[in-house]
Amino acid sequence: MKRIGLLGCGAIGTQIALAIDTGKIPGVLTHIYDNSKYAATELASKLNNKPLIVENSHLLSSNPIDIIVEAASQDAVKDVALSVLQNKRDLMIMSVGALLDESIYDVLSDACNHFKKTIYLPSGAIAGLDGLKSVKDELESVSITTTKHPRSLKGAKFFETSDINLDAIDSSTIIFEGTAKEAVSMFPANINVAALLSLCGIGSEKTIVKIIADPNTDKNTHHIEAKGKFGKMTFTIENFPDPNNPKTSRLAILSAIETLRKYCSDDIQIGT
Ligand SMILES: NC(=O)C1=CN([C@@H]2O[C@H](COP(=O)(O)OP(=O)(O)OC[C@H]3O[C@@H](n4cnc5c(N)ncnc54)[C@H](OP(=O)(O)O)[C@@H]3O)[C@@H](O)[C@H]2O)C=CC1
Ligand SMILES: O=C([O-])CC(=O)C(=O)O
Repeated sequence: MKRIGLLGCGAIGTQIALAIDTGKIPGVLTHIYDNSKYAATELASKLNNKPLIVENSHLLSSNPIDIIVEAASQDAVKDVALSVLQNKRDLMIMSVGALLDESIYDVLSDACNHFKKTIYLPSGAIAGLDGLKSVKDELESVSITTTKHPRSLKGAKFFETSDINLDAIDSSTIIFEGTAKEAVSMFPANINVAALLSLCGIGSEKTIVKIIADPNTDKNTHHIEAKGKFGKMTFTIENFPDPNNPKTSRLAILSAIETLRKYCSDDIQIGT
């Protein structure tokens, strides 16, 4: 059985750990870490098979583990990703925005090659990446419009320098339009999906992002349009937010669980 280490014990990390504990993912959760000792302890208390809570994130990969699952933050990826690969562990990343920094992407890609290890990026809160990958060389434009309730956008770095008051928004309002690169840096916990699209498609300087705050929605909706010589693809994903973290969609959690289940299983693999 694959041995799994978990970095981040919030909305996504908790559901992944429960999926391992109940046998949905055929692996063993051996070690966990979170900035918040309380979050790690709370999570461990919910599990029948108790993982060890380590004292810092680097101790996850120094233990005999097959894969580290990151479900924490872009900073966590920047801090530990290289050492995970150097310790010859695979890595699954949810905070994909961290990879839009080309120097980080290149270093990690080289390290995967050098240490013969793999980084897995689940499709997260969107669908359609299989098709996008296939038409990559024929793509001319890719855009994503994300609509969330204002409470799901709270705390983003964008609002430190913007006059927009989320509490005053009473109808659907465009709050950001720009490149995926800008979006991911301004909304690091909201638009990792734009990083996924960029990495699969035409890059973060050409992928266009619009973010809408809508006080009348109860969903996190992502509308994607991709055009090129192959034709046109559109995907609309209307996600229910996780009750513990409204920024994060239920689909992101299920996608992480499915990616890890596949990693831990010897099975028929479906899809691109
Ligand atoms: N790829 C995708 O489609 C999606 C990606 N995401 C991303 O996945 C990540 C996890 O999401 P989610 O579980 O909802 O987030 P949560 O905020 O619910 O949980 C994250 C946990 O990780 C902890 N944490 C943050 N930084 C670090 C660090 N450097 N080292 C250790 N622990 C850390 C947080 O603690 P504290 O709060 O104390 O910092 C918190 O307990 C986020 O970055 C999110 O943006 C989310 C949805 C979709
Ligand atoms: O879960 C979502 O809908 C999207 C999200 O937070 C992200 O991409 O970071």
